[in-house]
Amino acid sequence: MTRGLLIVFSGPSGVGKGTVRKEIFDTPSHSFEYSVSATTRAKREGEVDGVDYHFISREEFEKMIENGEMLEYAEYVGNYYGTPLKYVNETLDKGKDVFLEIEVKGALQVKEKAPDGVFIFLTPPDLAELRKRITGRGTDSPEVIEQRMQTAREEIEMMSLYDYAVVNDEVHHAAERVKNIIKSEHFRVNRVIGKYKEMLEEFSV
Ligand SMILES: Nc1ncnc2c1ncn2[C@@H]1O[C@H](COP(=O)(O)OP(=O)(O)OP(=O)(O)O)[C@@H](O)[C@H]1O
Ligand SMILES: Nc1nc2c(ncn2[C@@H]2O[C@H](COP(=O)(O)O)[C@@H](O)[C@H]2O)c(=O)[nH]1
Repeated sequence: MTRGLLIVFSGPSGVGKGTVRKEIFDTPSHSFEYSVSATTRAKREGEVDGVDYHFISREEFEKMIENGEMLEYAEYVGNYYGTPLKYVNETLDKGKDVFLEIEVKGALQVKEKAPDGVFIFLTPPDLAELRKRITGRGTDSPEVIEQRMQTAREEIEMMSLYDYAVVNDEVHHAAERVKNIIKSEHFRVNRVIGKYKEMLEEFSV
């Protein structure tokens, strides 16, 4: 069976990754499985354990790192965030596509380990709009907003390491662009060729 496609959706905090991802999953062009990250940050109002994140302690997170159970992880504004490896591997092995929504340091770790993934960077129309979105969300203190803005500047400089950049000017348009990228990635020759190899082996005499 052809392995699923690993989709890494990344970009600065507050750019709208979660909002665009929700639109993609609500209006799918085909099925993806969302990888729920682990984090040590406190749960926000309305967030559900196991759905938005696996909320775990620092000790539990560090044990997972030690045991090699994270595909990638990063410390971001004082908290750990990471992708549990087991779910990703098992799902890809079933031939299903896996969608990761992660920050830039983590995405670059994934690129080292799985360069055949699709790396998509979601950008804001400009930095003033990014600040407006982070502030408008109302989830962060002024100090944390400054830290997120500083990190965003550094992250935008890393955009060239990605395969695609998508501007999140309007949610529906950004989601359509991402879906189109994923659709066309399925037709890359090095993915399609796997199926033909299997077929040729089956019919070889
Ligand atoms: N295209 C858009 N136009 C205007 N506002 C937007 C747009 N996309 C997202 N937003 C708003 O920006 C804010 C941040 O969005 P969201 O929480 O999805 O960002 P994020 O990148 O997932 O953040 P984080 O990485 O910190 O979780 C939300 O209030 C959201 O409604
Ligand atoms: N490297 C990783 N980054 C992740 C992961 N899950 C989420 N994130 C990113 O962290 C920041 C902050 O998130 P918030 O929920 O506190 O606003 C944001 O950029 C997320 O995309 C992960 O597993 N690994």
